[in-house]
Amino acid sequence: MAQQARIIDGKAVAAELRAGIAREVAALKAERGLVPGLHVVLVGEDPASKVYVASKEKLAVEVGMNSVAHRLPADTTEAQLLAKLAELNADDSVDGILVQLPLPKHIDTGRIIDAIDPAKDVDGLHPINAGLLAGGKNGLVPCTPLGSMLLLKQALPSLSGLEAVVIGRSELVGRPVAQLLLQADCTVTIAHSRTRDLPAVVKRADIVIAAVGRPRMVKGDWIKPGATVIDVGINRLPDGKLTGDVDFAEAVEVAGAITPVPGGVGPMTIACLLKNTLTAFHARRG
Ligand SMILES: Nc1nc(=O)c2c([nH]1)NC[C@@H]1CN(c3ccc(C(=O)N[C@@H](CCC(=O)O)C(=O)O)cc3)C=[N+]21
Repeated sequence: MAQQARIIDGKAVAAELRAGIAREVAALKAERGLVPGLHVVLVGEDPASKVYVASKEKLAVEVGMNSVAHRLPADTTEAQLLAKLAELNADDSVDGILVQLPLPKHIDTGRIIDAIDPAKDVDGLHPINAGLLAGGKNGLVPCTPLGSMLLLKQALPSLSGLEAVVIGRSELVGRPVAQLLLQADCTVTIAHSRTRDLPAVVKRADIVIAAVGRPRMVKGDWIKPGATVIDVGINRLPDGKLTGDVDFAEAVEVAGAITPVPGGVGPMTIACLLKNTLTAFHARRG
């Protein structure tokens, strides 16, 4: 039997990334008396969202940023949320704005994202940032795709010419990660729910990015031996355990390197949010 895959330690890579950010934040404070500000807006009481926002807040404080969570009631109107964003857009001390998704159904998510100043859009979801990314000229890049690429580079020194298959075409992950892979000179395929013979498509890939949100959908025998597998899925099973979109137990026997869930892409997403806040700080305030 072939050797087991190398397990890419997202938790460790994320901790290292945050340590570098903390050093930069400390230097900014010492040299210029300035503190980057990250503002997270949470509407309503979704329990998972509350946990994520608390975690973002804690890690932003840990790197020395000014971290503010705006917790708004579930019946907040679209107009009230737009007013909050206008206030944050106008405040020079606010470097990053993130509106936690999903929003309650009575609020039009697209209209809210459009209202965030693209220069403060640390989620990288504003159409201006998505458009820049599609043109190969990066503004602020979505956190999960950015974190996935950093993990990929841990496993592979050069991506040039490799076959990459992205499973999933979401605005949040699939599309932007495909753009980043293209920028890295991969040959990129975006597969989705209508793709014919998905296992055969995945089997071609030197790099598999699984971002579908279906627990353990990608089987071990879909993976080309030695391939690098980045599992973006974070699915909560009925027993409360987290699992990815890849059947890890099977895939680890075939892949060359693989990210676990938890401890893979998830921690990188938050670290990249902090990285984007620093990027936004420098782009706006020099
Ligand atoms: N505007 C917006 N931007 C987001 O980036 C965003 C969002 N809304 N809404 C929800 C999703 C989800 N998300 C996660 C981030 C980190 C972990 C993470 O660190 N997970 C840990 C496990 C945490 C646990 O045990 O529950 C891990 O994978 O190791 C998970 C999920 C960001 N999201």
